[in-house]
Amino acid sequence: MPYKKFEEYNIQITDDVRERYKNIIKDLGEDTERDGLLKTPERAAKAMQFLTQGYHQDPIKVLKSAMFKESYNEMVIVKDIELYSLCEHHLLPFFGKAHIAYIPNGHIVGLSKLPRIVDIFSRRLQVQERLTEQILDCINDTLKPQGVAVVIEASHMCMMMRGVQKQNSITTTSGFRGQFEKIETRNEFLKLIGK
Ligand SMILES: Nc1nc2c(ncn2[C@@H]2O[C@H](COP(=O)(O)OP(=O)(O)OP(=O)(O)O)[C@@H](O)[C@H]2O)c(=O)[nH]1
Ligand SMILES: [Zn+2]
Repeated sequence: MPYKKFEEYNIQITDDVRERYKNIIKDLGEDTERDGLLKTPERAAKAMQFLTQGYHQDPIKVLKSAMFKESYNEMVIVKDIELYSLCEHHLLPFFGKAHIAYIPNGHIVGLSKLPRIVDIFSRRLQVQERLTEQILDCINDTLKPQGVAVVIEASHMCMMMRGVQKQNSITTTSGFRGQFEKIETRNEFLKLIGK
């Protein structure tokens, strides 16, 4: 299966991470035996496995599972794909939207597969720049389109809740391959996503 459902928590990892979370919560000054916190280490262990499930999923398989021969060769855009990831420096969320476009070269891809690969790469410890490149390269190398473009706009909790504490800054990253390296094609895409 290219992507597993997430009822399947690994028992060994859940046990190990639960015990570590218990110690972390104690170290932070809390009482892990009080009612509200009794199950918290286990919940947190499961939540972190959910949020990093992308390590066990294969984005190339996902794309290959729905590629269809088709002669359509205009731009295909899926915009406003919500994403939630974890910053690899602080283990705090960053979240926002991805916009993806490609120009087919003999094959189109099942539309839902684009958000699926966004999820697979987002559910890992990331920086926004690498996330952008990984999505771009995965589509480019697997679908081999005439061109592909990815724009990500995200807010980083590590810049909001702590650190510089800036509530309104949005970070934009982008990458372009093939036809999108041409300024007219790139501008058409940016116009269509409202940028
Ligand atoms: N380039 C990039 N930086 C990120 C991303 N997520 C978080 N960061 C930054 O990673 C940097 C880590 O810098 P450090 O100085 O080691 O960490 P820090 O002392 O916690 O820094 P402050 O956040 O400035 O308090 C910070 O500047 C974060 O804003 C990301 O996706 N891309
Ligand atoms: Zn961070």
